[in-house]
Amino acid sequence: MTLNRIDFDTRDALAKALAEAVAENLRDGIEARGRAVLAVSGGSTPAKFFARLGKTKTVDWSKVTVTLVDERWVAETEPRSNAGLVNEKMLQGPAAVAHFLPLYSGGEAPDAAAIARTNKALQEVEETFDAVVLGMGEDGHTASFFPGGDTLAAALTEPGPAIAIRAPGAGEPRVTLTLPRLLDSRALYLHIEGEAKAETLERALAEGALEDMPVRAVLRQDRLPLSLFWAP
Ligand SMILES: O=C1O[C@H](COP(=O)(O)O)[C@@H](O)[C@H](O)[C@H]1O
Repeated sequence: MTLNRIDFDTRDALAKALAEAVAENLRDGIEARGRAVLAVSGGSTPAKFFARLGKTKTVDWSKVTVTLVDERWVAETEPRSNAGLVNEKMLQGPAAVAHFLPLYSGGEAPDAAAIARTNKALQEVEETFDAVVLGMGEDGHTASFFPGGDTLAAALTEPGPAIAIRAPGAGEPRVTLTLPRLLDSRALYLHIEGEAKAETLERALAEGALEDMPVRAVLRQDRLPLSLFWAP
C-alpha cells in the first residue's frame, strides 16, 4: 500500500489542508462527471475540517452528495449522531445546498429491514466516490470496523454497500459502509490527531492480526493510495 503521511504543526493547519485537498477532489469530480460524492467519518475529530470544507466557495455544492462512512444507530437529533455533526459543522453556508444521504434509516435497531432501506437509499450513489475520509479510534477501529465486531469479517469483504455491526467498544449498534465499498474511491484519506492515535497507528502498522486492529485492513490494502493527515 502506498502511504503518504503529512504531519502538521496544528489541528487548524491540518483542517485547512485537508479541506483544500477534498475540495479539489470534489471540483475534479464535478468537472469530469457533473457531480461529486464524498463519504466522511463522524466522531469528534472531523469538526474543524468539516467547518473549513463547508465554507469553501470554490465548490459548486449543489452538485455534491455527502454521505457517511459509518453511523451510530441514533436519530440525527441525538448528540452522538454522525449525521448531526455533518449537518451542524459542514452543511452550513456555501455547503448548505449539498445533498446529504444519511445511513440511519429509522427504527430501534439496524435490523435486516433497516439495512435494506439504507442500501436502497445508497443506490443513489453507486458510482466511485470522489473522496473518502476515514478516522480512527484509539482501539484501532476505522469506520465502524471494531475489534470484536459481530459482522467484522463480512464488513471487510462483502460488497455491501452497508452492513450492521455491533461490538463491545462501539456503544450503540452501528451501520457501516463495507471496506470494498469504501475503497471504491478516487481518493482516500485517514485523518487522525493526537499522540495517542499516533501510537495506535504505529502499532497498527506493525505486524499483527487484522481483527485486533481493523484499521490494518485499510493500511494493508493495495487498491488505492492512502493519504494520512496527522496533527498533535
Ligand atoms: O465512532 C466513531 O469513531 C471514529 C473515531 O472517532 P473520534 O471521535 O476518535 O474522532 C470515527 O472515525 C467514526 O466515524 C465514528 O463513528
